[in-house]
Amino acid sequence: MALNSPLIHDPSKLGASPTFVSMENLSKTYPNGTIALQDVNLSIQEGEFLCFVGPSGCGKSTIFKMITGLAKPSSGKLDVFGTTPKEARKQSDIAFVFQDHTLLPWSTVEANVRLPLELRGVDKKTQKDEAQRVLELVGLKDYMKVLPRQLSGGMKMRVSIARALISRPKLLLMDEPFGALDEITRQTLQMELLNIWQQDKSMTVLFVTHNVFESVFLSTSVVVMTPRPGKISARLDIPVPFPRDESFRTTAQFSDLVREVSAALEH
Ligand SMILES: Nc1ncnc2c1ncn2[C@@H]1O[C@H](COP(=O)(O)OP(=O)(O)OP(=O)(O)O)[C@@H](O)[C@H]1O
Repeated sequence: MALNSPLIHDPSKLGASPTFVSMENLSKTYPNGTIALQDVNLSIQEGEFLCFVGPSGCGKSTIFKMITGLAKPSSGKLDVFGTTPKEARKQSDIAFVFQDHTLLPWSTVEANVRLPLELRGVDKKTQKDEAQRVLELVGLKDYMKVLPRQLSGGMKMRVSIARALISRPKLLLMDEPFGALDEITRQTLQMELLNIWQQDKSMTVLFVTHNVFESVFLSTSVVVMTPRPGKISARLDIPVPFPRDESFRTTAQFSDLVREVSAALEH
């Protein structure tokens, strides 16, 4: 993993990027009458690392489901890469990472990671080369032939991230990926994820978390949501240039930003 990545993500330059995902007055009511989201307006640009924070049930996962076309908006407009979510999904440019790593227990690390390419009929040599590339990125190239049960929780999550990255997604959706990990592993993986993202100029990341510290450490902006029905109550820029490293966590600016996001959550 390259730790000294070049400065490629400068929040002040994001304004010049094209809109990647756009939500206009987006609402979602489930068939049982639950209003999960109401009038959400959000414009996401290429190269952003956006964190969503909010209380449980505020509709964060529903936003992800709609972006991927797994749930339909009840009203409003949602564009993904300038087209409908369904069309965008066909382009295979969206990848996911969930809290539950969802690895196949009987398959090796390499086979798990290759799976998205195998399903798309990509030739075996490319599958192998790409698996090597992404497992190197997450620091697991020596574990290719190992089964998931032989790995720690943090390593399983790294495999899950590698599997998402193998398709070279334009958009990476992460739904509380580190929520089940202990604090030390969690912070290590935050740094590793940031290092990977800092190397790839083209990837946009949307990351759901309940952890305010995590949201400030990782993101270009934090989107704060209200309790159900979910609305966006604030979007706070994190004006700290990249690459960031561990020392960011101990700065006064970090504490100030954490306070700011926490205050926005309380309103
Ligand atoms: N298929 C469904 N049918 C009915 N209600 C649903 C459905 N999926 C989600 N909901 C409800 O919609 C609301 C928003 O759910 P969602 O999972 O998007 O929230 P969330 O912010 O991701 O929650 P958490 O932080 O707990 O994961 C919740 O009240 C949930 O119970």
